[in-house]
Amino acid sequence: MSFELRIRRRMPAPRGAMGSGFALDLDLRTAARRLVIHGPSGAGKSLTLQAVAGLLRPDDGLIRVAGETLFDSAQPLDRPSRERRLGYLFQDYALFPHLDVRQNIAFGLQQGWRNPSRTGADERVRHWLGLMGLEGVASQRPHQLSGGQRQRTALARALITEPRALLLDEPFAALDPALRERLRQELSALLERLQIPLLMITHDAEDLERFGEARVQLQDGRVVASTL
Ligand SMILES: Nc1ncnc2c1ncn2[C@@H]1O[C@H](COP(=O)(O)OP(=O)(O)OP(=O)(O)O)[C@@H](O)[C@H]1O
Repeated sequence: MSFELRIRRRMPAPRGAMGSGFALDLDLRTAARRLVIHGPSGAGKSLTLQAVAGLLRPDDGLIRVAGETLFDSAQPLDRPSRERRLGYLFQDYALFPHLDVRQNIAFGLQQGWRNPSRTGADERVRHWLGLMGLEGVASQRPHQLSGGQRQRTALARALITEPRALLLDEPFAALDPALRERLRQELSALLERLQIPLLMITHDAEDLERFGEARVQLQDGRVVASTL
């Protein structure tokens, strides 16, 4: 199985707001290597991704990725986020503005919060700079990069740790259509090469078409349609 997700989590309504809050309640498993979760705004897609990444603790359930149990309320087991070995790409890429491209990528390899050294060109960083076509901009900071270069830097930072799976949150939303198409192709080729499972959440019908080997539609925290 690539993904086995049974997640129940209640989010309280903000203080002063009407209603009883939001309830995420999903149950799915798939052997497909590429799973896309889609649905309207507020459906619970980000909460699901956060739970898989270990950033949101389910009230109960089971989270298994690539055969490895990451959370199981029955045992109980809750592997800390940093031990889950997942490559997590946020929608805005969350690059460090004060670090250049090489340092941002190297950060994936760092244990603590020390600044990765500017020299000492690590073999793996060089490998990923090359793979992503970023050698020419290795010394530039995020604000000096194009959208595509920023996205490739963030992908390299996520992948350099050799994660067991890749989690992507609306990965192409910030890009113009031509670049979006090119990066879709690059990501597809990369996944083919790395052979790791992908969990993507998106609003984009084209993402769903291209990456949705398995598809789950969420609404109000529940699965309303799926092809698994
Ligand atoms: N920290 C929180 N506390 C309380 N409620 C929350 C919290 N985070 C999210 N929610 C609620 O949970 C619901 C689902 O949010 P979520 O971010 O998962 O939606 P989404 O499907 O990712 O939407 P979008 O596509 O707009 O990003 C929303 O109603 C939101 O208000």
